Amino acid sequence: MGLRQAARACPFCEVRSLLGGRPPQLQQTRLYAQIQRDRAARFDDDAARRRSGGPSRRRPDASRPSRMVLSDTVARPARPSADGTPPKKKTREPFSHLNRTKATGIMHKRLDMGQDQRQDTQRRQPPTTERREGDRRFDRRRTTSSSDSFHALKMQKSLHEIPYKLRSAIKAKVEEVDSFEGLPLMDSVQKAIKDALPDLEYRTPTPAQAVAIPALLGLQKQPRTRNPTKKTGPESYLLAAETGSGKTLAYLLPVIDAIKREEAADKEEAERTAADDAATKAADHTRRDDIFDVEEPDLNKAVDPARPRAIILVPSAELVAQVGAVAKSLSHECKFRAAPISAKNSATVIRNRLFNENGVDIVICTPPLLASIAESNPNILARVTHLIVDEADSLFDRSFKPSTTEILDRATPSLKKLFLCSATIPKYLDKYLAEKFPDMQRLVTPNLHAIPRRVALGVVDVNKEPYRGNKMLACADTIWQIGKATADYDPADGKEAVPTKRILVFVNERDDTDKVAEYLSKKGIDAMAFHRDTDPNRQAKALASFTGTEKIKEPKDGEAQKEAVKSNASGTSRQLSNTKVIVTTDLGSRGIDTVSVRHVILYDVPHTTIDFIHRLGRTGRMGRRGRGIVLVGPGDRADVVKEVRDAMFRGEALI
Ligand SMILES: Nc1ncnc2c1ncn2[C@@H]1O[C@H](COP(=O)(O)OP(=O)(O)OP(=O)(O)O)[C@@H](O)[C@H]1O
Repeated sequence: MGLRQAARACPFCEVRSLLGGRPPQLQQTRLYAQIQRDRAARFDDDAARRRSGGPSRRRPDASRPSRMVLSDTVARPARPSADGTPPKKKTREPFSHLNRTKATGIMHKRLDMGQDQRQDTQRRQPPTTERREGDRRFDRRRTTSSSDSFHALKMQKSLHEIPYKLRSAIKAKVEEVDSFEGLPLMDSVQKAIKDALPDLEYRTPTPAQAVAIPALLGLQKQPRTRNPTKKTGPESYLLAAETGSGKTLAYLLPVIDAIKREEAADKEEAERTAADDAATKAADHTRRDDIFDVEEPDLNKAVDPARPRAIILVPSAELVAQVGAVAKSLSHECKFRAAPISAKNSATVIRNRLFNENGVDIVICTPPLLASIAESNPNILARVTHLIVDEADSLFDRSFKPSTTEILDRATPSLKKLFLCSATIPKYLDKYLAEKFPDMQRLVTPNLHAIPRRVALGVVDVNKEPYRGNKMLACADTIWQIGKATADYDPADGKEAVPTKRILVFVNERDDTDKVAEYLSKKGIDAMAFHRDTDPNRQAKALASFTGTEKIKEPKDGEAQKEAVKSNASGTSRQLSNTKVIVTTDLGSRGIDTVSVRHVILYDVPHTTIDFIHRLGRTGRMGRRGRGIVLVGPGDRADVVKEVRDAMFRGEALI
């Protein structure tokens, strides 16, 4: 008996072959070792025969290659059998999907299939555990957007994700409102819109206005609450719309409309009361009707303090002035009194504006200042029916939250409508609002958290030549290139004047504003630092040219080439005279309507996507085109910049 026969005859080996395993005892025996050697020798022998062209000893007629030789036919289809019938399909095995040259198979088919078709197939097949798991994986694949690839942005985890379903629901509402005339605003308010938007031939509401104005006017049904009897407090709304989308008018128009209606109702009521009094007097026969019929003045009656009907809270004095200017432009046509007050105003100015004898309808203020005024004059918030919190993400963050909530609590007894608006909804704000105002109606425009495609983003690698890590040099050089670009573009004969360029440079740290502005000035650029301690007059003057409130004297025809770059008398240094630059921090990025800004330079890579949105939002406002330039230096997050750029290119939200 040969060794193999002996092994086969062994009952232990019989069991092994049945179980498909290898008996551990046998592994150690010399017999088993001999079998292994024998088998290896046969394989070698076979391989040698095949190489020399001879038949295999083991399987002389075998058409399949040995397992030890790599097959070169994996890509070829299986041959038909001798009788011409196509080869039978192999049943699916664990590794049957390997070695394929085409992406065919169940996954591929599923990706091609439409949703409905997939549902049909599911209905036909009984749901097995395996298939359900596969479907779940497939569904995850389809529902996750390409923003899943934004790993660096996800790390920042600052913005709340708004479902696209909610955005598309709003789209339908936006399409319904195609003109201001279609909105049930009072005639005087309709006329005032022309004063607020004087440069426009056709005035159509922006998506933010189309969605917010009807809601604030009470034209939309309030969503049903689970327990309507429990619902207390004012109607609350959150308008989340991209930067430069006209949020200021979106809340101002309905607020003014409500004030005018209340005023009209009050007047009617006063007239009715006066008529009733006159009738009572006439009916009173005991009354004297001689010269002594004069009412005694009530000496105890306190002078009525400022009791506005609406409060608008904004985070900075610059925004107080800006919103105040819009309110003033509206007040020419429909008469109302707005009092913009900020810490930059003197105590006398504040007192005159708030407590004047004609009263005040709207107060525009920062929360800390109003909270301190309300502490000494609690009546100031006694009649407020509308409370607007502009830039809500700032006003509910750590620094402003205590004063904002204090005003909110004081105003709540008389409050009818609470309106928050913001261009970004951070997670902390979403969480806070969900807890505090569970019934709040959220009005979200379709492009929220996305930087519009009309804003292009360029990247300057400061680590490369010629800057070698010198960011200030890179910044100055970029500004010079922007300033000179128009001079190159304009015809040499100077037919077109060089428009003055306004460039905003954003830094992360306040101390850097002065340093960078100083360096730029040395390089012949008209630059100014803008922070809380800047002289208010200088600040207001500089901002006016950026917000379009001041008309800049453009150079005359024929001076184009000469004007863009000037040399001083000695010719040693050059001045870029057609460009104005403001170097600022986040202070300049919140709400300021810098309509005339075409270029924004991000000197530092912003810390969060929120900062990216607000800073780049200073350009490309209200359908205009703009350009952002990020300086990526040593230690800056180039990966974040790349992802922001990708998202901007695809028009996706930065989350
Ligand atoms: N319906 C409209 N048509 C054309 N321009 C408009 C319209 N509404 C507002 N604007 C203009 O759009 C510009 C931006 O408006 P606004 O400052 O209210 O934007 P915003 O949404 O508050 O921006 P941010 O989020 O940066 O504060 C303003 O110059 C304003 O005059």
